[in-house]
Amino acid sequence: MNAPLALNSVSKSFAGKPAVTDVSFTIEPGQIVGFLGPNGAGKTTTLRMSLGLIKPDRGSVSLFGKPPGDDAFGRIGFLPEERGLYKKQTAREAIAHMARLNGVKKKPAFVLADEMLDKYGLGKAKRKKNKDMSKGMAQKVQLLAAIAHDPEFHILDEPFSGLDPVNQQVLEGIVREIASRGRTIIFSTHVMEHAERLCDRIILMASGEKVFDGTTEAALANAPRRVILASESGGLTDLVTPFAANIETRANGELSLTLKPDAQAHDILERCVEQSLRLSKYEPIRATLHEAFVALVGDDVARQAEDADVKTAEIFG
Ligand SMILES: Nc1ncnc2c1ncn2[C@@H]1O[C@H](COP(=O)(O)OP(=O)(O)OP(=O)(O)O)[C@@H](O)[C@H]1O
Repeated sequence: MNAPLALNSVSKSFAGKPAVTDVSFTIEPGQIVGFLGPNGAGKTTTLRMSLGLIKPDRGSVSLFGKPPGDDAFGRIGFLPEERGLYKKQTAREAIAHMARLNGVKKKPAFVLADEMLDKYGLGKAKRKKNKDMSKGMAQKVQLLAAIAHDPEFHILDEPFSGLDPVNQQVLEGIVREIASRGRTIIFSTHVMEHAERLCDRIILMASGEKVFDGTTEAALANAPRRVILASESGGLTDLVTPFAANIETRANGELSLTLKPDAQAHDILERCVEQSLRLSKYEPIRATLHEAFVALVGDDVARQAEDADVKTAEIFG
């Protein structure tokens, strides 16, 4: 079976400014892949090149083994970053319309639209016009429109952006449900937590380049490992210093210790037992993907990325 998507060294510049540089990856059937990176990292440009909506300056794209084109008709569901539904269409018309564009006949398209709206809790909104819907509702309808024809491969650009936490959870449920039917999914996001919860694999972009491609666990292995410790007796700092790359003392007296690469949190516990030092707190901290991202790209790039995110939040707040 041909891979749903393969990118081979694709690059794209806009007005001489690189947006994507030498990116390669292959998405295998049945994978659920998080395409991560801050605003401006090159995710949307890469997804547009994947679909053939824009041509790479260099490199090649293959969709189901062929260059993007008519051969992939009906096999892909695409949720673009720009949201938009025809204002006067109702929810069921919008979904049926997209399903028809993807090859479903008129009557079954409306049956499908009604079924999907019922299934995902929007049954009452079937005849509601898009102009009268809340932003979250319109976004869910647009997603259902993109996936109604039950494509093999889903390309979702920032599906979670602009949704409140409850609707984000609903959408995570939809993504899980699609994946449970063996479909292939790549979704972009700059919010790492969605990928942590949903993905087998993550591809991390920064400044137009792919900086990581692997499992979530492998990405997390790049993050600093920390342990929070406290003891009523003295001598804790001296005892843990050999295991620590860094120790911060918190205002409440607890130590936040970053482990050396070869040290393990349980080594500390064992040493404390050996030395009869009683711990009142021992809390290994699970690293976040954000920390892994900072470790992978370095502080400077991560800070630029955060600044870009803040600007976006200010603009689109
Ligand atoms: N059509 C375009 N014309 C000019 N510059 C563009 C165009 N599309 C993207 N860019 C630039 O390319 C870079 C990568 O943008 P892209 O939209 O691919 O990033 P992204 O990771 O999807 O971020 P976001 O989440 O903000 O969309 C940015 O610097 C952006 O300004």
